[in-house]
Amino acid sequence: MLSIRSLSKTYGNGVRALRDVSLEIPTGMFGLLGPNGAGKSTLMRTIATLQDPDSGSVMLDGLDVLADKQAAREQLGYLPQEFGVYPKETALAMLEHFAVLKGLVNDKERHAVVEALLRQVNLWEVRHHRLGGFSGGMRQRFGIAQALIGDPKLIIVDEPTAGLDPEERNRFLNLLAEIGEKVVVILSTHIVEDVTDLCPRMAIISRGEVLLQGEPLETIRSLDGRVWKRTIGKGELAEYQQQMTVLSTRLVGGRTVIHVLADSAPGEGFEGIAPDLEDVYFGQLRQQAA
Ligand SMILES: Nc1ncnc2c1ncn2[C@@H]1O[C@H](COP(=O)(O)OP(=O)(O)OP(=O)(O)O)[C@@H](O)[C@H]1O
Repeated sequence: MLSIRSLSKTYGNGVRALRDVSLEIPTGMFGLLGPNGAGKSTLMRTIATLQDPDSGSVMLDGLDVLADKQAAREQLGYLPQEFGVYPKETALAMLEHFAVLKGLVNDKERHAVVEALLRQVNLWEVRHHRLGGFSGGMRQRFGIAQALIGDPKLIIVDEPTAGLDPEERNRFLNLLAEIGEKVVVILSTHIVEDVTDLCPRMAIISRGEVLLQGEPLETIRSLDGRVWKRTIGKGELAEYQQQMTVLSTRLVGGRTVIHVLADSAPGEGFEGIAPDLEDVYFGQLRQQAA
């Protein structure tokens, strides 16, 4: 269990990236959902002991992460948003290198771990290929392999699916789901479907604040009977936005479809629909902006 208490961080330029952030994160996949600039990476880097907050604490199963960074690092796997690799190295050589850095100095033991990991992420067949030739999805799976070295209790994955095609994304999420059965995995993302598909628990964060945390299905249920849909004409959006709580607008076949939050039908032509996590997400962001 990871317990985050009252983390705050203001950067030198005055940006308040974290405001009194508290989260309880049990074993399993935990989705941290928020728009660009919400503070997700700041939070991930803080938990990963790469930067200090101004105040607050992070406890991992009784270990004070911020006070005992070295011990925390031994239990931690991190896939950062920008994961650089040496393009001319092969997957095998690079992972061996990471494993040495993680302290696996016994050759035989290390070779066995590296092989098992490359098999787990389905890159064993291409282990002699250079990383520079890997697709985005392959690179992310390689990133997960290096994060898994040393059997970490906590794995932090920062926006891993951006830029992956649907098949690669699926493959990657399946891999994370398998890992999430045994350890704490924090998945930071601005893609709502990543959380819907994968995470039994989640939090929504925006402008450095936690707006909501809980089970996605439960939060969706709280909107039952309150989300309405309508296709509107070009140029009508501003009017609807003035009169109603418009949660989201989507283009469907070139036409604008809006979702509106209201306790009863907000007007003619509206159809009640089953809410989804995107409605919860946009609803929370709207509420914060209001
Ligand atoms: N080193 C820094 N110095 C100053 N401001 C920063 C720094 N790092 C991040 N910020 C600012 O802090 C806020 C939170 O950024 P952060 O990268 O944590 O958000 P994010 O949710 O990860 O967003 P993104 O998805 O765009 O990476 C943003 O306004 C960002 O511009």
